[in-house]
Amino acid sequence: MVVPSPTSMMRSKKTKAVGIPTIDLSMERSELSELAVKACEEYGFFKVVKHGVAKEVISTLEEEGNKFFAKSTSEKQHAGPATPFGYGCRSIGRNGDMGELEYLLLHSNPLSVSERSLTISNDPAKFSGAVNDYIGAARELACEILDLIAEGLWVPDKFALSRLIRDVNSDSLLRMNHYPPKKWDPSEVDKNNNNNSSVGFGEHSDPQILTILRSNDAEGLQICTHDGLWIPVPPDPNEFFVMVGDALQVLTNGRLRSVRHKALTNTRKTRMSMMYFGAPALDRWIAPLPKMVTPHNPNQYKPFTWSQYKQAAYSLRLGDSRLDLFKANDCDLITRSPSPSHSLR
Ligand SMILES: C=C1C[C@]23C[C@@]1(O)CC[C@H]2[C@@]12CC[C@H](O)[C@@](C)(C(=O)O1)[C@H]2[C@@H]3C(=O)O
Ligand SMILES: O=C(O)CCC(=O)C(=O)O
Ligand SMILES: [Fe+2]
Repeated sequence: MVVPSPTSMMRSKKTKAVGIPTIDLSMERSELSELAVKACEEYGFFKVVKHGVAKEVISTLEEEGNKFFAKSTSEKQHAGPATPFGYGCRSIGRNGDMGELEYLLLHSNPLSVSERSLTISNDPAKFSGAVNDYIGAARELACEILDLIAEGLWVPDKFALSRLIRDVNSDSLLRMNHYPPKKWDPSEVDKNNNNNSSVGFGEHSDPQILTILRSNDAEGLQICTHDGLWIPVPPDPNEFFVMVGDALQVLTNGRLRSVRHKALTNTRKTRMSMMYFGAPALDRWIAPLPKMVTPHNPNQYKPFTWSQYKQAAYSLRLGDSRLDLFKANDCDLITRSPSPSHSLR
């Protein structure tokens, strides 16, 4: 399953040469569910190939994204500021985080997409069509992966996870990040002769359940292993990368851990990435699935609604460990299922 790739073999002082787990979705189901759980346990991250998403769905959104980011600054600003939705440039969130990027952040609700499209595109129907098609395909992929994970964890209700993001009131998001190439600055070349890439999007974990990421062929994404080493992820425009988010960590009572990641800028190419963040509805209670709570692994988290978790995320900085706020106290660490009002169907 772990396939080393030539690009990932380039070492620098702080990164490790390691392969990225890769899962071929055309494989046999029982094998797939085991591999998906293993990759999520070991890395909280994997690449999916043979995913079945039509190339046209990806390329159409990519074209729409390129058209938008090619506009003049003042035109793009009609779609901003991102509070949190709309066009943003450099500023990330509300608490002073900055990155070397510009972006579009959209809610996945089709009504919200069509309203936003009016300020984003000269052909709003085309733009919203491209976004809705992409969101639909990314959601299907995320649901398929969540069903595999539920199966691999022997959760009795195998749709318990995917149901959360299939909800019509799901708070899932779509983000398009655009990182212009960083100008060459010889003074920034360090003594190991590493190039002058800098942080495009700082280290963090995604708060949601599952992230489906796709980028063009520009490098930049790095993930952090459980032992604190950073691994560069070679880009692959035809495939998707899957990341475990904080909410899935809670739902699995810490068995799957959300992956910390970041994006560096690139000296040569413009990077454009598209992320679908699969999230529950705002009023949904999030707590470990009963199957994941055992005498060996008592309930690790206090129940919270997705809205409460988002509020906590937005009150903190990008890199903060917001899950710490929801850790069960020692006296809560008893083996029990969540109370009925908090339990997931
Ligand atoms: C600094 C922040 C930006 C962010 C909200 C937050 O306060 C902390 C989490 C950030 C993050 C990371 C993943 C996604 O890109 C994002 C949209 C999300 O849901 O959480 C961003 C938020 C954002 O950029 O608005
Ligand atoms: O742009 C990327 O490759 C990663 C961005 C990211 O992690 C995010 O937007 O949450
Ligand atoms: Fe992220």
